[in-house]
Amino acid sequence: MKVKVVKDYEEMSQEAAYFLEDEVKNNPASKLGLATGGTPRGTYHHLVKGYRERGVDYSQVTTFNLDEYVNLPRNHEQSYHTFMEKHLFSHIPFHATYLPNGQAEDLEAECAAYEKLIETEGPPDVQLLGIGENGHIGFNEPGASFGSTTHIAELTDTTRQANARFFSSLEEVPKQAITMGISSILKSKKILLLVSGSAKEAAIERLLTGEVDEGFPASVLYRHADVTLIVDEDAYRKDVDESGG
Ligand SMILES: O=P(O)(O)OC[C@H]1O[C@](O)(CO)[C@@H](O)[C@@H]1O
Repeated sequence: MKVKVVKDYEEMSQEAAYFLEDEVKNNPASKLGLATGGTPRGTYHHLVKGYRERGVDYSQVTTFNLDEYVNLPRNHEQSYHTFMEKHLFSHIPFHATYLPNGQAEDLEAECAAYEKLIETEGPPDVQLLGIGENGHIGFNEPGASFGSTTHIAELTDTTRQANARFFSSLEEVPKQAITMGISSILKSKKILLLVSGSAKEAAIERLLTGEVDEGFPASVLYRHADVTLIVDEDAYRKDVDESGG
C-alpha cells in the first residue's frame, strides 16, 4: 500500500482528482469505479473543475458506482443516484454511468445483474474508495466475507448513525443497501482510498497495522497489489506503523 499524507481535505481531493485525470489521459476509454459520501465530494468538485478548465475528456469513460440504498426512491435527495447526478454526472458527460438499482422488484436478481455488469463491462481501472469509521468499504460492513460479490447489506448502527447527518433523522436512514462485494472491489486494477478527518483516525490506525481480518473490511486491501492511500493529517497519526502488508 502506497501511503501519501496530505495537509487537509482540500489537498486530498485535489490529489485524488489528479490521480483520476492522469488515468483518463493515459487511457481515454478508462473505467472508473466511483464512491459516494462526504469523502469523494471534493474530488468530484475538482474533476468538474478539470473538465471545465483543462478540458479533460470523459466522452469514452464508463463509471460504476459501489452502492445504493435499498428502497430509497431514485430521485430522493439522499439517494446515491441523486448524489452522483448532483456532484458529477450533470456536469461531465460520460460515455456510460452505472449504479445498482435499490428499488428493483427482485433485489437478488439486481445484485446478480450488477455483478455480471462489472465482469462484462469492467472491471474498473481505478476504484475510488472511502472508509467507514468501522472499516467498511462500499457497504461491506465488519464481518462481510472477503469472497462476497454484489449483495444486499444490512447497515450497522454505526454506519446509519454516521450517515444520519445527511438525513433529517436517524429513522430516515435506510437499513439496507446494495453494495459491490469485497471480491468485486478487489477486481479493480488499481484502488485509490481516500481518508480525511479525525473521525477516521481510529480506522486508519487499525488499517495501518497491516493486520488482515474480516472484522475490519478495509484490511483486505493488503491483498491487492496496487492500492494508494491518500490520507490527511487529521486522520493520520504519525506514530502508526505503516509497513504492514
Ligand atoms: O465518506 P463518508 O461519508 O465518511 O463515508 C464513508 C464511506 O462509506 C460509504 O458511504 C459507503 O458507501 C462510502 O461511499 C464512503 O466513502
